[in-house]
Amino acid sequence: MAGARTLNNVTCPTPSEVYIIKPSLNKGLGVFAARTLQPGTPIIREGPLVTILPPPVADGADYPREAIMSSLRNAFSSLSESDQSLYLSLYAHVFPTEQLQTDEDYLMPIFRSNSFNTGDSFGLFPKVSRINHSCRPNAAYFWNQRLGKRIVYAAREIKEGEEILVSYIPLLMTKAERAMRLNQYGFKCDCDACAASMGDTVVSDSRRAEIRRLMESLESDLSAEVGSGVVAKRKAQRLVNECLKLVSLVEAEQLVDYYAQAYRLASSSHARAELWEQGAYWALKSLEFREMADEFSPEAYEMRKAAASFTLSSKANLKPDSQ
Ligand SMILES: C[S@@+](CC[C@H](N)C(=O)[O-])C[C@H]1O[C@@H](n2cnc3c(N)ncnc32)[C@H](O)[C@@H]1O
Repeated sequence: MAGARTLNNVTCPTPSEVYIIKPSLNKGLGVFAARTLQPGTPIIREGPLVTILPPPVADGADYPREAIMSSLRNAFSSLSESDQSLYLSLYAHVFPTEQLQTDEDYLMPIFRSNSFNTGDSFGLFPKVSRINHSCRPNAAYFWNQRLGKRIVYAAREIKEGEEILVSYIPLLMTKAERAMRLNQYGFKCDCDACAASMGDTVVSDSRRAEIRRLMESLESDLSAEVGSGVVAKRKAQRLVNECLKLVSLVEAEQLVDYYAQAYRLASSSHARAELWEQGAYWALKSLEFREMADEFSPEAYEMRKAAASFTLSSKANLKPDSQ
């Protein structure tokens, strides 16, 4: 096990033409675009190096450290020597109270700093875990159960040389709330959103609060039964207006992780108001983002179905003389 941790400080060019791993200012290593990437470009598809099943835990209690350590020791010892070195080369956030001397002491901090949920278990993904955080990310990632891989893709255009950034936390929070969450990961975020001027921060905080409020109320309003009559029509129009406001706020704040949901709500509100053509338009916009993540996901299927059905309704509504 000895000596592998020095790898943490070296530049690691990869054979991939999509990205390169190299130092990022004040953030250790990071992942950078090796060429300009268009939205939807897959960046990394990676299976876990190690997975462990979380031990049973009582509601609200901490995970039993010894049980996790034992799983980690077993998983680690079954790795090849080069995979053990790879594991030990990963970044570890160490608490001031932790005294780490041997490589084995690092197993837990490394796993804690880099692991992701993989459905029932937690996994370590050496490439994906080199990606740094931004509160205004340009890439998105998710666990694909079908492929057994973690997938990272460009959510907007990423220029050659630009750092690829994902979000580690939900983003509908103010800067101060995000800072508290990220403190648990042991760093102070200096992304575009967090390094903005006081005036821009006030604007961004209020936009995120409004996006959150609108998403919660629209999810509930749009799942309620459709009524009939003048009141229902007026409500449908109000929901359309609120969804359009939501879309413009999410886009202004460039919160790519929330585009698909905002477009889905816009589609559903337009359909409720029987504005079928616009309903299909927003369903297709949502589908674009769902397909980037996983073209076979239930969410992608739902949007494909909605787009087809709203397009049919829109055609059925056309009177012969308007064709
Ligand atoms: C999962 S690792 C990411 C890769 C890491 N930079 C490395 O060298 O392997 C997470 C750690 O990277 C650093 N980091 C990630 N995003 C950051 C950001 N926006 N600002 C400062 N540090 C960041 C923090 O030290 C954090 O605990």
